[in-house]
Amino acid sequence: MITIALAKGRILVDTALKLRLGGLELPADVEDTRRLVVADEEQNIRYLLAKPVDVPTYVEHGAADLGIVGKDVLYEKSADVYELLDLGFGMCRLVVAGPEHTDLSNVSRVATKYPRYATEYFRKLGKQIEVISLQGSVELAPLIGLADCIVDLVETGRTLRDNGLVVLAQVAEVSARLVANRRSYQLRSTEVDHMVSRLRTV
Ligand SMILES: Nc1ncnc2c1ncn2[C@@H]1O[C@H](COP(=O)(O)OP(=O)(O)OP(=O)(O)O)[C@@H](O)[C@H]1O
Ligand SMILES: O=P(O)(O)OC[C@H]1O[C@H](OP(=O)(O)OP(=O)(O)O)[C@H](O)[C@@H]1O
Repeated sequence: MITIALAKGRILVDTALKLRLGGLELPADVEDTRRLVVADEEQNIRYLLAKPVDVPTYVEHGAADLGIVGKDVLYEKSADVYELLDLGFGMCRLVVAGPEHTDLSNVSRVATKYPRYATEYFRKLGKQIEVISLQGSVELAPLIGLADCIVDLVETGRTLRDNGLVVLAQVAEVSARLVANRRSYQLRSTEVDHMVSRLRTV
């Protein structure tokens, strides 16, 4: 049996679609069940429904052989896993955003859910910043003077627009990735390769 950790939430519907298009028989209720482990007995696959930020942890520790999660989470967690495939959905951008005309060379406080990305981005610009760590609604921080700007995901741009903020710079492009545990990649290479080729052709 091979175990795959899937990120619950925003990317789960597209993840299930991709797996089904790849010929995998996911249980019909996978997108809205409260069960955290769902099995496909026929194909000998077990799916773990995990919080996105925890998917790299399950894979790194071998609790799952494979995982599907956004590149943003993967990079931020710097998990020791193999990244096998860009799955081509969950597309968005990680950006620096703030009030129009913000001068990035004058920024000192940056609000974000992504401290690693933010610190590294500004370090490359030669700037040391103070990270204000938030868990959501990050756009609020520059509006009320908690931070000079934010590092956050943008998809349609609506959240920025509705809050009078603009993209100041792009940090990274984000999409869902297939990752593998390092040992599983070696010891279960037939099953892993099979999964990669199923998902690659979709
Ligand atoms: N517009 C978007 N905003 C946020 N994440 C997006 C967007 N588009 C795609 N994604 C992907 O979806 C993932 C976030 O999913 P989701 O919002 O369900 O997780 P979360 O932030 O952990 O949520 P929560 O904290 O509410 O459980 C991101 O890691 C990213 O890879
Ligand atoms: O460009 P848009 O299409 O507006 O999408 C971007 C917004 O979506 C995400 O927030 P989410 O809805 O996950 O809520 P959160 O702020 O609580 O993380 C992200 O953090 C942005 O705030």
